[in-house]
Amino acid sequence: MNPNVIKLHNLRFRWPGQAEDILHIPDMQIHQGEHLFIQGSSGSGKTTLLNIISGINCPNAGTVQVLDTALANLSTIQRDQFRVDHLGVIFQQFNLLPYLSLLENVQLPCWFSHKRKAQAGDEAALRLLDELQIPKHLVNKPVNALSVGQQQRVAVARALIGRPEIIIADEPTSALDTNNRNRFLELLFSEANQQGSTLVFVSHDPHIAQKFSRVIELSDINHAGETII
Ligand SMILES: Nc1ncnc2c1ncn2[C@@H]1O[C@H](COP(=O)(O)OP(=O)(O)OP(=O)(O)O)[C@@H](O)[C@H]1O
Repeated sequence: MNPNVIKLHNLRFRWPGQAEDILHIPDMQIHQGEHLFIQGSSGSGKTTLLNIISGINCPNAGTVQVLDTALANLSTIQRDQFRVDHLGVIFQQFNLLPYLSLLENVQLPCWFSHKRKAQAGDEAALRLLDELQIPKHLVNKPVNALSVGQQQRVAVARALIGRPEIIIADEPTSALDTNNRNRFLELLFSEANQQGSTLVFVSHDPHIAQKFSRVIELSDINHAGETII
């Protein structure tokens, strides 16, 4: 297997109507099993980069290869299926569905991915919620009855279910105090390690960078806006 699960080459991205690229990344590789922390100031393009790796946004130029698949070769529907099959995503605002229960929110990827469903088995959602210390009496309740910390743990369980090869996390700790933030990270690391998943985590909080095996400052690899003399 290729040790690089994510490879970007000559990537350029510009929002429609903008005069300048927001991202120009000549080369970037992320290894299998790595816990990568990407830091950068607010508005520097971290979420945009994650959305490109996830196939939500397409670059204007360059290649994005995820698990040996060139995303440009996939149609929009194929990219959506590829994402749910191989990537667990924890969004900045969690994106939990309020009309579904905790359990259903965690099971959601399995409804759309046979691969995740087969790898999860029947008890995975309950096991993950239990490991994340969500009380059993809550699992059939709607998610809007949860605290922010509990919602984050449900979002982690949803990202981990069915052992996706890659976990993408966009500022998932921004609303947590230090203790809860540390607990959340330990849990994310131990689950990712158990599953052998690669973790790509973005944040502008430098305090958590030291907990990761590799740290990238986005401005060090992003040449957008640089003038060539
Ligand atoms: N849908 C969009 N349309 C146009 N411009 C956008 C869109 N989304 C983001 N941008 C712009 O792209 C730039 C990068 O935004 P992005 O959300 O990727 O930054 P970020 O580093 O994740 O910021 P933060 O840390 O505040 O979440 C910003 O200037 C933002 O205004």
